[in-house]
Amino acid sequence: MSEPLFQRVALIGIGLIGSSLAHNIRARKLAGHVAITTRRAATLARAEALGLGDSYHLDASDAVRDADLVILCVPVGSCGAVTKEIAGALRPGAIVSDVGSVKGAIVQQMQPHLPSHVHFVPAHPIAGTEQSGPDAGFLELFDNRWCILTPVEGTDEAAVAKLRAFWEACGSDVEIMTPEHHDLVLAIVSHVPHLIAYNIVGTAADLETVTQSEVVKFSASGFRDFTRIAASDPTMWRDVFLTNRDAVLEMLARFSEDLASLQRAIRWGDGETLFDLFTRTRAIRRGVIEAGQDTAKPDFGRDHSPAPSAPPTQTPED
Ligand SMILES: NC(=O)C1=CN([C@@H]2O[C@H](COP(=O)(O)OP(=O)(O)OC[C@H]3O[C@@H](n4cnc5c(N)ncnc54)[C@H](O)[C@@H]3O)[C@@H](O)[C@H]2O)C=CC1
Ligand SMILES: O=C(O)C(=O)Cc1ccc(O)cc1
Repeated sequence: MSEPLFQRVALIGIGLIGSSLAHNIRARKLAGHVAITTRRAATLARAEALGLGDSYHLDASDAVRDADLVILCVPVGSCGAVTKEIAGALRPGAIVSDVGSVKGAIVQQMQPHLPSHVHFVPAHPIAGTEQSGPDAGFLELFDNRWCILTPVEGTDEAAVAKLRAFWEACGSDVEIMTPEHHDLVLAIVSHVPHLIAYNIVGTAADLETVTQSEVVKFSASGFRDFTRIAASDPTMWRDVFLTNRDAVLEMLARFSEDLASLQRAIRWGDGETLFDLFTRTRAIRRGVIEAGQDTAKPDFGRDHSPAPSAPPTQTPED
């Protein structure tokens, strides 16, 4: 039998992403030992009841001691404090990584606390759901999803290659980019869409002339999808918007301009402008499906969109 990739992996935070990683590490035998630590005793007890690890620690330093891979799976805004707490216990040569949805802030918050004898390789799996907590994780979460690594210049290449091998073993395709570029891309494909969902569901909830039960009763699939996204974890998403402020504001400014021009087209009965945009956007949807990046997989049991093999000449909404 071949050796596992790592001897001891420490997972800090055991919510959706941490527990999905635990399932992967165990099922695919990626480590000899999985040490789990989280802030709250009740969450740790739940992780233990689910059998997610080999050892369970309320003190994060105990979990990371002797670990050759440490992954922070906590909200972005907590990563700096957690790194400061564990820094003194990190073993020389350890790879320290994270899964945060924002990367520039992660580098800024974590790097100053890290000793020079560890390898810091930030990571972001572009895979998730609106659920949180240790019960939410599942083995297939990262299958055929992207995982973006954002090592800073000068990072040990062997460490990057080893973390790449880890994510590939979890089923992901890996791409490397700078933290700054990551944050711009994610602002438009993930962060602004979540903000729009939070906003539209909030707007519907505040309407005086339409009751909340009517919103629930008559929500067509478009609104239903927004309600799923707007059910995502408030702490996690607060931190995303506070830490990716500049990129989100830049993309929101462009979004608002484009929205204003649609508003104008509707006001002036300019059907051509509407039709042209809707034709261009339909082509993008086909590209997403052909690339196999339709995250709304029926096997997640939350959505009934057709699988990526849908016929390319018809959008699923046709
Ligand atoms: N939810 C999603 O769809 C995705 C989330 N991410 C990123 O993954 C990270 C974790 O997100 P989820 O697993 O969804 O969150 P979650 O809310 O399911 O789990 C977070 C875990 O961290 C623990 N925690 C929070 N603050 C802590 C602290 N200061 N010290 C120790 N433990 C602490 C919580 O008790 C919980 O166990 C976030 O940075 C998020 O941006 C990345 C990709 C997808
Ligand atoms: O549930 C969804 O639709 C998501 O968009 C999941 C998600 C949330 C945050 C990320 O940083 C990456 C993926």
